[in-house]
Amino acid sequence: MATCAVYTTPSLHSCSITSPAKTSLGFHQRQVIFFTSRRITKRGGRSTSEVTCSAEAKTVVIGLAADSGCGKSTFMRRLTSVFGGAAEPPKGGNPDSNTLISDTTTVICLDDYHSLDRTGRKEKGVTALDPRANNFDLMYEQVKALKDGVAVDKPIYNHVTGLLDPPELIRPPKILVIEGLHPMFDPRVRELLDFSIYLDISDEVKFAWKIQRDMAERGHSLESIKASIEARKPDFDAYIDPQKQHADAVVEVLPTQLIPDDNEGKVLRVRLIMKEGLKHFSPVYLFDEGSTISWIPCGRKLTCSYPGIKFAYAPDTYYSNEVSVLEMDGQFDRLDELIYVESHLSNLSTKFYGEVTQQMLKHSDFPGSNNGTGLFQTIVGLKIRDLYEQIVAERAAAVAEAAKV
Ligand SMILES: Nc1ncnc2c1ncn2[C@@H]1O[C@H](COP(=O)(O)OP(=O)(O)OP(=O)(O)O)[C@@H](O)[C@H]1O
Ligand SMILES: O=C(CO)[C@H](O)[C@H](O)COP(=O)(O)O
Repeated sequence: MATCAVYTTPSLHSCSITSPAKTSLGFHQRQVIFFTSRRITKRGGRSTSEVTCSAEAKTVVIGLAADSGCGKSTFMRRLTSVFGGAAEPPKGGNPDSNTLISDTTTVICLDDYHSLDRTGRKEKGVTALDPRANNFDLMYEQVKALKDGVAVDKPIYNHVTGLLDPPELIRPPKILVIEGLHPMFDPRVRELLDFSIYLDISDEVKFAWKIQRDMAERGHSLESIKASIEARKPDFDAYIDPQKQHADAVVEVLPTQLIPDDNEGKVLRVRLIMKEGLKHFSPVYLFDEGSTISWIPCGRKLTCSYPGIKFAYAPDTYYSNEVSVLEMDGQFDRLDELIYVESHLSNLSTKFYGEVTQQMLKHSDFPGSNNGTGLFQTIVGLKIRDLYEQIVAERAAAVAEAAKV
């Protein structure tokens, strides 16, 4: 905590700080920061506030990209659980809001930036994946404002009616997650992200999940599911898939290699691709950092039924970036035994021994809890908590330094 002079702007839902430090051009550096208490004084006809400011306030922004039905909501539930507290839609707001708010996080769905509603897209013959159906200028302005601590009136795309509803007020949270089809598409928005994730679900697996959800839970026919996937494919390949080259972490979900010619799609091979050299993120590793490892943990400590479990870890390159890849093929029989695997992984950013296993057991009913999708989503959630804490600590140090000056 530090004391700073602040000039408030009544029209904004925040205050802007004028730090005593000057840039090389002689301008005062300005940064928007929240305050926890304030004392108003008059100086030269101008109101000046002495505030105690919290460096925690500036919003950390996370991007999560994936096609529809690829596990974004499940991932978000795992992430918000890492921070504690349940995520709920804005109280008293539109019942069809896509936003989820918890104490620490606000998750906004980028479908809310569709510029064309369902009828508009049909008339123009474009899909929701086409950039022409989305307002990237507004997305950029609003994500930037939230990052700077300024509340916004965000539109709502109503998935029930297919219409654009009146906007909802979004206040700047500690962590803002923007999830949807295009968080890394527009370079201006991409630049605002403190960390980005891409869920890369192979066509075979995507199809199996879609059938499971849209046929079993939503009453769609097999033909209509196939037709919808086919219709989206060209735009998916053109506008969504290329975003993975920009992601800091990619969770790749593929059919198993443990069952020859498997076409059931139940057993999965999942790869966590982690960028090297990032400031606030150090990749997880198995046994020995930088080595190439293949590990079959089935034996005395881990119960495995057919086809077993295989882990792999190796350095690699991904779209010309240096990465580390952790891979799990197969599924757990007993989730409590995951502690054995957890104890062989390093750089997990857990706060206590067994935290990964605890998180996985807590949400054992979520899809993917018995395989690498759940495990790697949980690990990425813990890494994001760590990244957030590092950024907050850094800002606190900077505020303390500025106060000394
Ligand atoms: N890890 C997983 N393992 C198995 N099935 C999964 C997994 N993740 C998601 N699914 C399946 O996919 C469906 C969609 O998951 P989820 O709602 O998390 O995706 P989404 O990307 O948020 O979808 P949408 O954008 O359409 O709302 C789930 O109901 C489930 O059937
Ligand atoms: O790809 C999607 C992202 O979730 C949806 O298809 C898009 O948002 C359009 O929604 P709807 O089909 O409800 O009109």
